[in-house]
Amino acid sequence: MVRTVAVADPGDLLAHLRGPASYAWVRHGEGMVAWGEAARVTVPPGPGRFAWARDWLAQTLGEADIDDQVRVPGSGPVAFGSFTFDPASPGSVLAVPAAVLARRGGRAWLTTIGRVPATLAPAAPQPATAPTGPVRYGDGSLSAPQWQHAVSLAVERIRRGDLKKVVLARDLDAVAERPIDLRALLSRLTRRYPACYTFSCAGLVGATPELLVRRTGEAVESLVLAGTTARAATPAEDAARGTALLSSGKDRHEHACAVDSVRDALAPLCKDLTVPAAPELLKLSNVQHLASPVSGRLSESASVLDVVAAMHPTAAVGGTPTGRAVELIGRLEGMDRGRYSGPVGWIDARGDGEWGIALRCGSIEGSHVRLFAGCGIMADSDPAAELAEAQSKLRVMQDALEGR
Ligand SMILES: C=C(O[C@@H]1C=C(C(=O)O)C=C[C@H]1O)C(=O)O
Repeated sequence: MVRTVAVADPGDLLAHLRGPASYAWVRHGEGMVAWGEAARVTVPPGPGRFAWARDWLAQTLGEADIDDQVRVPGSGPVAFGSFTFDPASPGSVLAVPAAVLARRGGRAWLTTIGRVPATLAPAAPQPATAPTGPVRYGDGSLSAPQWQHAVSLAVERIRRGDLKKVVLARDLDAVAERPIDLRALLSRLTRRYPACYTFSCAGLVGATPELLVRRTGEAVESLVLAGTTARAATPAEDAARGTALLSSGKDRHEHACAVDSVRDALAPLCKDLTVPAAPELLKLSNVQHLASPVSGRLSESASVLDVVAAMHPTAAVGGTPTGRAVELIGRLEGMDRGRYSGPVGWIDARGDGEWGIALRCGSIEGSHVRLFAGCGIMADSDPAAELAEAQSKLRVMQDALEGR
């Protein structure tokens, strides 16, 4: 039995998380947190994995007896999911939590499955600053100089005309002195990055600024990001950096590749699609990005997972053209990205949902975390500047792990 009831404003959503299986999708204090597992499945690798996931969900939820008193996107049963970047890699997960607490637009609701009581027990108190121990870091598959060398090889390939853009990522191993306190980590991410989607799904945790797709009925929205510069210490310098980013030929071209990939993926599914003529600036506390909000209306009914299947991987995380870029990523990065840069989000029984691209994130196992960050490489990329950019993206998780 699945039951959704309206509840009074729960305050801080994250403060309600409990238990080892904790799921979250929170932005500007809205979204959902969830705990427990009524069902969970490892999605088999392969090109049809999104369709497989959609069908598994239809079957799993199709058998449920649903009493939904709220009836909005995200009410009723919900599944959280996280997919690997590479369709051939194992580790994609879909889970239906036993309890989901959500808030959007002044309404809050609680969904429970099975024997979990359909009332909200008082949240367990959370220490204001959960203590963290020191964190030790080690290189992942490539050291910083090796990664810079990989960037220069990619630049050569692009200059030869083999491809236009490739996104190269690196990983970093972090070991904390104590097991990671997930709730405290998520709280720090939401505090520092309120405009990002702070997510937690089966051990993958982060705060991504990039919305792959939100589907609400026939409406779809996406926020395309590509092109990055650092924040500066003074407002004047910061504004100057932003202006320089907006007028940088290299970054505008890099951004256009990402926008084109989203347009090409969405156009066949949509009866109308609005793509801004020029990007705007998105300022986060670590970096500023070029951003293009894209919106459209689906021409035929398609679940959010069908739209995700058509979009992934966009050129924000793969490159242009996609096939050549993905092949070069496999050759130069020397690692399996796992679920980093794959789709992460939630879907309800109507097929509505929100999926981000899993950036600024880490994969947690006990006190070990594997962190990732990448950058779009173009013909005129400077390897040292790309390394600095990757490092400022890694800082998101490093700061949260270290208690900042
Ligand atoms: C690949 C990442 O970010 C992507 C790459 C960007 C860039 O190169 O400018 C900007 C935003 C993201 O689309 C990452 O954060 O790991």
